[in-house]
Amino acid sequence: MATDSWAQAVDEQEAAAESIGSLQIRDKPEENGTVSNARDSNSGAAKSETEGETKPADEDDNEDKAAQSLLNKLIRNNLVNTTNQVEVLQKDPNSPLYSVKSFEELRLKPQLLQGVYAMGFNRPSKIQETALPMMLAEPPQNLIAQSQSGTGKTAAFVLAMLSHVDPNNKYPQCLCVSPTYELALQTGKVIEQMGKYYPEVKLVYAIRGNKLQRGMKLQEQIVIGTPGTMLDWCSKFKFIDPKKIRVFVLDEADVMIATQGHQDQSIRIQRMLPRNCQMLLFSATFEESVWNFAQRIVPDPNIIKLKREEETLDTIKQYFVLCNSKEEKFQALCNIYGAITIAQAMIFCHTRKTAGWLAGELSREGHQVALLSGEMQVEQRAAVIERFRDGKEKVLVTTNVCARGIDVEQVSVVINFDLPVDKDGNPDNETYLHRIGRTGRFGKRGLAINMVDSKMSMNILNRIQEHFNKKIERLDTDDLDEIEKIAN
Ligand SMILES: Nc1ncnc2c1ncn2[C@@H]1O[C@H](COP(=O)(O)OP(=O)(O)OP(=O)(O)O)[C@@H](O)[C@H]1O
Repeated sequence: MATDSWAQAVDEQEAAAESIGSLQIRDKPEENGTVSNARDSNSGAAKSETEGETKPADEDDNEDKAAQSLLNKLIRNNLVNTTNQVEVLQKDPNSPLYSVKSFEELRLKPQLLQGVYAMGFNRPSKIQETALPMMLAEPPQNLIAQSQSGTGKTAAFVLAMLSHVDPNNKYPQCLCVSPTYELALQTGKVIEQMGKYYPEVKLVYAIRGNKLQRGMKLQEQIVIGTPGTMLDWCSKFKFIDPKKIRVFVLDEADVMIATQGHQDQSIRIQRMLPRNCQMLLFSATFEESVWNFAQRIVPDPNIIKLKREEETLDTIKQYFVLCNSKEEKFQALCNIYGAITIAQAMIFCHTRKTAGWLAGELSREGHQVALLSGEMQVEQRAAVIERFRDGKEKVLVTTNVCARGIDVEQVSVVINFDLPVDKDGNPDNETYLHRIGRTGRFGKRGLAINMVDSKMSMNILNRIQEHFNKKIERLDTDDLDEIEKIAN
């Protein structure tokens, strides 16, 4: 890219992103034969069913949550490593607690075991070890499970749904509710993959845009969709007989409750289901509001929690550079690049404008730059991250908002071109830890450099130091010898 113009590079990136984006989403529903016009909007951003109504003030945040979740799903291709133990709270503490170390122990239908292995799963993940035996037990048990994104929850409940349906019965037996259309499609894909050798089981998407003829009865055994449409299909249109449902799954409860109306709709669906229907609820986080909702959806639950791996600053060398303007910050960055070899770096800016400007400047200097920008659709962002992960670009410039919550694997250097602050201009310590944490993973030493360009940002930096009780050393970027030392 050194010789190409920046504009051309961006065009290329976006073109690649678009083609990948369309691969991810389009066409898939039609394969099931039941969905038409599923994509009723040209935006790939995660949308909620309350769309079109007056947007509440925090709507952006809610869309953000769903978009983040989708982005993480799109860029993830394997399990998140975790060594934390699961915490289990059983409904009946006297009943023995089973956990399995292999999929064979679960006595799955051979077609499903074949599907599991075809997906490349060799053994159950940490949460699956305990959750699967509980979900597959007879009589079925209710479960509330919480673990961070990427730990194998979706795969677990998909396996449970596929195990519980009877393909000879041509009516819906499992309902799975997701917060957005795009998230529902992602889960649908997992059902298709895992059920590849079990084609008698059919799936249908209860999403806006999938218009069915009045009076018809669904024949598919699994229905996956968003709460509003699912509720309409159960009550108003009666496409589904809720009394015949044996498994009810509520996925991404934390994202779900962030969207107005979803909570009520989900509860209304739940009330129509038979008493002996198995209720399963999954969430990446477990704040009070999620917990209250979970208890209303899942009576007499077993509870499984997997704590998040603690991020620490112990293995990360932190520095700050004192500058007077963004141009000086850019020069300092060039000096750092001139003095040490940086395999891959992530650079965080406060605004889209700064991010765009910086990406342009870096590109002019001959760097291979990827830019994550707020106006990009989720699929495009996923494609940019994937290119960066594949090493096609060595520098990823991004804004706060874009990078919030995403899990990009290890990078060697993190640069805060602007320090993270919250809405009120206070230091955002959590974001700082999360950003920096990307560099010091798995015992390797990481490097983090903070750019300070005003009294205010110096104050933010001092408060971050105090918060973590960790000294951030000053780095003189005019002194090449000094910069070289930080790399050792
Ligand atoms: N037992 C397993 N062995 C290997 N890979 C697995 C296993 N279970 C799941 N995976 C893979 O790990 C990734 C994360 O799994 P999954 O999507 O089920 O996690 P999740 O907790 O539901 O996360 P999210 O909510 O972000 O989707 C997926 O790529 C999935 O295919």
